[in-house]
Amino acid sequence: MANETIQTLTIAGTDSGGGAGVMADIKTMQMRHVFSAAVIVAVTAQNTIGVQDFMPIPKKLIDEQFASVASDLKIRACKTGMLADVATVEAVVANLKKYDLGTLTVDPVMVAKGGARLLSEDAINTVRDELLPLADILTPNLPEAEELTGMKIDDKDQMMDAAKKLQDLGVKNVLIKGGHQTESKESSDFILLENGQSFWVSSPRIDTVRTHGTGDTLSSCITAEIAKGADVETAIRTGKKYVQATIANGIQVGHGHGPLNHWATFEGDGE
Ligand SMILES: Nc1ncnc2c1ncn2[C@@H]1O[C@H](COP(=O)(O)OP(=O)(O)OP(=O)(O)O)[C@@H](O)[C@H]1O
Ligand SMILES: Cc1ncc(COP(=O)(O)O)c(N)n1
Repeated sequence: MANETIQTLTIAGTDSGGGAGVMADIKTMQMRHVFSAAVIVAVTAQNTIGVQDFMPIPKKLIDEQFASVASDLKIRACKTGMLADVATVEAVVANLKKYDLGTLTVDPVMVAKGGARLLSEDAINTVRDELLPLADILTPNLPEAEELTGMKIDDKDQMMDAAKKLQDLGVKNVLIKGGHQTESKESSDFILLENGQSFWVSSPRIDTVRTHGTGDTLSSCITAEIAKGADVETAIRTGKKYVQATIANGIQVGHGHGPLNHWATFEGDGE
């Protein structure tokens, strides 16, 4: 039999506008040449201007999606994105414990770029206490890292302190994204690995509002690279280069925070 195709899974919400959530995840996985399945946990009515409405999927149907995927596919790595509310986080946690879905990257999505809440406030504790201890890699942006640690994060030293605090909550590898530091000329993310090593990945900040789905794209690319056998550091470095390429080679879609160019390639991308 030919070698089995590398399979990944995204566990997240949909974006009817096509730019973020499961849509960004699957486009990224496809570009990185892995197969992606999807467990949908919420449906949003959304476009580049904002989130008009959303509805979480009932627990029974979440459980059934996990069962369908786990009973047939061999998932090497998975990621979580938008998780909506306490009941949804709890359902996802129970399924992650029940099935072997490989290396887990948690993107703790809380608020969309347009300001809409995608995780209820009371679910932040559930994410911190129940989901984080399962995560191999956690990829919060600055406001998410602040919520999870209770710290104010205004500079690079505080980003490093927050990463340590997140590791103390049970996460193995932490990547704090600096995309929200809009006053800086560089977009710099801090990484603290399981073995205690740490490093920064930086790229020139691109002056654009077309950054809808950057976090989803980064975490999906990391998930794809891990599934292909990359170590965490290499997967993160590849993810950063891919996101940069998707922002730099912009496409013109919608009237607000436009989506990324998932077709973008970058030097040495190995595909
Ligand atoms: N304007 C920009 N120019 C270059 N890189 C950027 C820019 N904005 C974000 N990034 C990079 O994109 C990645 C995602 O960071 P960001 O902080 O935007 O995540 P996020 O807020 O979770 O994204 P989203 O919620 O849109 O999915 C990081 O690697 C960050 O450095
Ligand atoms: C379903 C879903 N998942 C994630 C995001 C975050 O992306 P952004 O912060 O760019 O709006 C989103 N808007 N919608």
